[in-house]
Amino acid sequence: MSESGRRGHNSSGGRDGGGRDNRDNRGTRGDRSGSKRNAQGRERNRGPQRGFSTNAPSQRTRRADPARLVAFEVLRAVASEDAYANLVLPARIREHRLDRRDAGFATELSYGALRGQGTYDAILARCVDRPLDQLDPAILDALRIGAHQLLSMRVPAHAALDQTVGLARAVIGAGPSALINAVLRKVAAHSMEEWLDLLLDQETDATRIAALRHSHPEWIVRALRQSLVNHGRPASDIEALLEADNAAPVVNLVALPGLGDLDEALEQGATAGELVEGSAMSAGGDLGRLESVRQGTTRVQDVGSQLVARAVAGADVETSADGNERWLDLCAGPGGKAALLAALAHRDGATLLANEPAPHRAKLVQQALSAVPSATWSVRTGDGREVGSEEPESFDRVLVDVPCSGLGALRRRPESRWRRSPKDIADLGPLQRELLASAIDAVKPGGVVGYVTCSPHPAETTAVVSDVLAKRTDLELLDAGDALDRVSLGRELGAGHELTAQLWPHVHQTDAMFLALIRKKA
Ligand SMILES: C[S@@+](CC[C@H](N)C(=O)[O-])C[C@H]1O[C@@H](n2cnc3c(N)ncnc32)[C@H](O)[C@@H]1O
Repeated sequence: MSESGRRGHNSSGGRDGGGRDNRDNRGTRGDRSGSKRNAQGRERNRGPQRGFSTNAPSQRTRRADPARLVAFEVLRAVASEDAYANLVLPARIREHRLDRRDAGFATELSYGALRGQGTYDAILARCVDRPLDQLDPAILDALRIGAHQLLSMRVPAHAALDQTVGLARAVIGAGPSALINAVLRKVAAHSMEEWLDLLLDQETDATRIAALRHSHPEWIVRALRQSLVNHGRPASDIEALLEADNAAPVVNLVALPGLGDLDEALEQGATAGELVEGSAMSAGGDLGRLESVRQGTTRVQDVGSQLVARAVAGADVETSADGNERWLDLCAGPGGKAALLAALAHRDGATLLANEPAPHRAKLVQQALSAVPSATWSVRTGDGREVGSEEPESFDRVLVDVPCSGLGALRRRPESRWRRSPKDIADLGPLQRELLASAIDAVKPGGVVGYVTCSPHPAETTAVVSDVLAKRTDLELLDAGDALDRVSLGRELGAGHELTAQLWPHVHQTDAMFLALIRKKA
């Protein structure tokens, strides 16, 4: 695991709390003599030197610390209800009325335990006398929470142990808590680096090493390495990319052009974004308190999404001048890019049709667009594959941000790497091709289609584009890397490769968004 597992988050995913359990002024590793630092100057866990509580078990904590309880509930909901951590966590934080510091701690603990699950399970398997799948799943989740505190957070070992055992005693039972106590003591006997050395002792396979070290499934390590090479980056970037997947993503804001501003956010400590106009990096905290966020004129949005939406809005079209431009967002839910596109359309005198088949997501699109004057946009609830035949050659610009594996946004969805499988990618291929074909049918001659995924996987990106292009003679690729540079704040992003473009978390600090710009010849 990288140091990133130690970074804090706040309830909105921002950095806060620092992953340090100093909520009771408890010491940190830095306070202990002889602490050792890794190559980056960060302290490494010194497992064997730790002191544990000298209290008798009967005197130890019997109550569940609310922040740890929230993390435990999040892991339980993810495992047993197929829940998404980023949706469950804010609700649990509100329910348990955690203050900002505890919310940061609960976020770091739940996200870190979920991301690190692959590595922690390999360690736990060495400390438990039976296969992990024979453990009660609640016990396994408590062990993962304990392991994350002991191995990747700056929580004193005695606090990690006592509090996790107290949580287990309160919510699972006295018997399991004794097992958890015994297992976590074994975990605490080594630091993370020592555990990795033990686990990887005889291992020579580079993929297995990277998978264990950075807690990713092996197939994803292989897929991401192949993606890097496919998009013109060296395979050796893989370590940095996997590390970036384990880091808490910065929360970015966008001020809808002409409608919102960032003044309030900047006053509250946000910093102006360096990659794209009208963006800022949040300072954390409850963004819902900002008036502009409440009004929807300032929104939380990854910078990669902002860049690709702006690139589509700014691409050179050669459609015949027959009045105001019509824009289409074919896969709009939940409406992030649609809101930015609608604001840009409003500024440019264009209109936007936002399409989304899932009714509850179409409602979210409606809400996202409500900050933009309603004459600019409309929402269609239906299958995007039908729009091309229903409204052929009708739009000047089309964004088709297809359903994808999300391999480019693993840092935002801590559990998703364990849920995805190669089959998902194969299954999505036909839909992605049909949606792109429909987008191309819907665009006017001279108009531009922006094909976007939040996955860098070749099967979802370049293979889809080249298959669809191979079937027609009236299409040409525009230089998407150049288009991104033109909407970035004077910086060469270096995202382009053979006319398509790929952003990366470890290079651009964005989600790994892919963009191809396809023009239908006039
Ligand atoms: C990657 S998300 C789009 C994200 C969105 N552009 C944003 O920025 O918020 C893909 C969307 O495509 C929708 N979708 C799934 N099947 C579709 C179809 N047949 N036609 C159109 N959209 C579809 C999904 O419901 C999902 O909302």
